[in-house]
Amino acid sequence: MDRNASPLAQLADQSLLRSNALINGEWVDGGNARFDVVDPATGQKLVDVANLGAIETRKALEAANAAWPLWRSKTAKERATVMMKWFHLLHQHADDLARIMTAEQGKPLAEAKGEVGYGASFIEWFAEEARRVYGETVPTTDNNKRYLVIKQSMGVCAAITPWNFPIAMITRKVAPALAAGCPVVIKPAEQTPLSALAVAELAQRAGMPPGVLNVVTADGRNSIEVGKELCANDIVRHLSFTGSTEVGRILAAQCAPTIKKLSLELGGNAPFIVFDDADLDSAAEGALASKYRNAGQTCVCANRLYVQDGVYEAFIAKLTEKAKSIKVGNGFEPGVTQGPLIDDAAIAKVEKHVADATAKGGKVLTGGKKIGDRFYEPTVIANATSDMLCAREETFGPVAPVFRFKTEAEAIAAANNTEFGLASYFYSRDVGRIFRVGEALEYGMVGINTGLISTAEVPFGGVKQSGLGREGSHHGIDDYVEIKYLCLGDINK
Ligand SMILES: NC(=O)c1ccc[n+]([C@@H]2O[C@H](COP(=O)([O-])OP(=O)(O)OC[C@H]3O[C@@H](n4cnc5c(N)ncnc54)[C@H](O)[C@@H]3O)[C@@H](O)[C@H]2O)c1
Ligand SMILES: O=C[C@H](O)CS(=O)(=O)O
Repeated sequence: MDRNASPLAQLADQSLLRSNALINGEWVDGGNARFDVVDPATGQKLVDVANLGAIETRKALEAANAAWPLWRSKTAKERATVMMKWFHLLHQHADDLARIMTAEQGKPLAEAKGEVGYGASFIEWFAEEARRVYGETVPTTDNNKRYLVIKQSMGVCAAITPWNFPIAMITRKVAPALAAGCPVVIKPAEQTPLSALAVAELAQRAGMPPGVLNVVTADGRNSIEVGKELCANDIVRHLSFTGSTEVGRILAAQCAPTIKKLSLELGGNAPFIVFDDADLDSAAEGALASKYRNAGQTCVCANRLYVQDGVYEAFIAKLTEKAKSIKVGNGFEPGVTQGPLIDDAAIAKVEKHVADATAKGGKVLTGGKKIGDRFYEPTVIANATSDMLCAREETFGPVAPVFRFKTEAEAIAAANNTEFGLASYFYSRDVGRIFRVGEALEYGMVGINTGLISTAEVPFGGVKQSGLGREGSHHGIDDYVEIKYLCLGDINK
């Protein structure tokens, strides 16, 4: 392939383009086993990457376990110092990291650069949190004893991550683990390993000791084998997964025999409710941001829009106008605000949802067709009903089905009628309604008069079948430490 045709030929620092796995501080090529990484906008091969399996995964786990004593013995400030060097390196190389991300994931360059900053923010946040992992003294009930509670590094952590946020979904797991003194083995998505390897290269430059941060790259088939090793190996004390609920179930079951701590960030089906007392311009802006970010390929995207009868026509007109303003194209083209979907299967799922909706009475107001092989028009569908696939399944594409409702109770019931419970949104200017609806929605996160809720400072996560645990916030480090109780006797001897 003519590399000069590759978007990666323009990297300022070509040494960020790593294609081998990282184990114990060494770049491992995995022998002849390689898999291709392609540009989703063009289908062109970018580079081939080491395709590792269970044997190399075991080596990575053993290296991480061997590195654990030294890493956990460092003071929190010493770990934070390495992490902050890493944080600054991500920012120094943000343009290259964004270029790598757009090349392998497709999101527009500006959006990719935004993700670099978002991903780096978790490193900064948990470098700070490392120094606030406090213990306790407990008032004794026996004057000859003293009760102490300390928190210690949990051990080797494994992280399996998705393609839609190739940097942020890694740092949101790896940063709290490293801050707590836990070495990590990362298995990035087969679609986007280059971003993971680039941030790993920068971690090396920041002084991360060998074995503390490892990246095992594998294609879809080998990922299953790598995952089985990560789940079955007793060295792993915490498995953190972000991806589909279906795979989350598989991994949780595979981890059961070795009783690991589990963090699961899974699928969503976010309702976006517009009440008749909403600021409709703000609601339409929020719907645009929530629905079409990353071409609708985010776990917190509005998946179902519920609009109260009295404002239905006015809102859907505003949303349709905004959806028409989206510029679809290659993420490297100036002004493009929506890139390709990740692969053919993603396109097929979106087409299936749109066809199903229109067959059941939905009316396409804008969009509704794919563009070329892997782009899809920003779409708004009116007259959506609960029997449609898009009401029950995560579309994971740029399609906004808009449902009608009459009463607050009806909207809450419809919004909660799903096995998912990750993000939800509603617009209202009535303070009583804000408390009633905010408390009634069965979700881990509720955006009120906003469509963008994610930041490192808050607990990100879901309820029901959207997952277990929280990432980010001061809660995010809790799952990477073990609480230990020390009972000190013979005080008066
Ligand atoms: N809750 C969140 O924070 C969050 C964030 C991003 C994506 N997601 C969800 O992820 C899904 C889309 O991402 P995806 O397509 O990459 O998900 P996916 O579940 O197909 O894959 C996620 C990761 O798991 C790996 N994997 C797949 N099957 C595996 C197996 N049997 N054993 C071990 N590893 C396996 C993949 O290689 C990839 O690295 C959507 O459902 C989305 O909602 C959730
Ligand atoms: O897709 C999942 C991500 O967690 C979305 S966000 O960038 O954290 O909002």
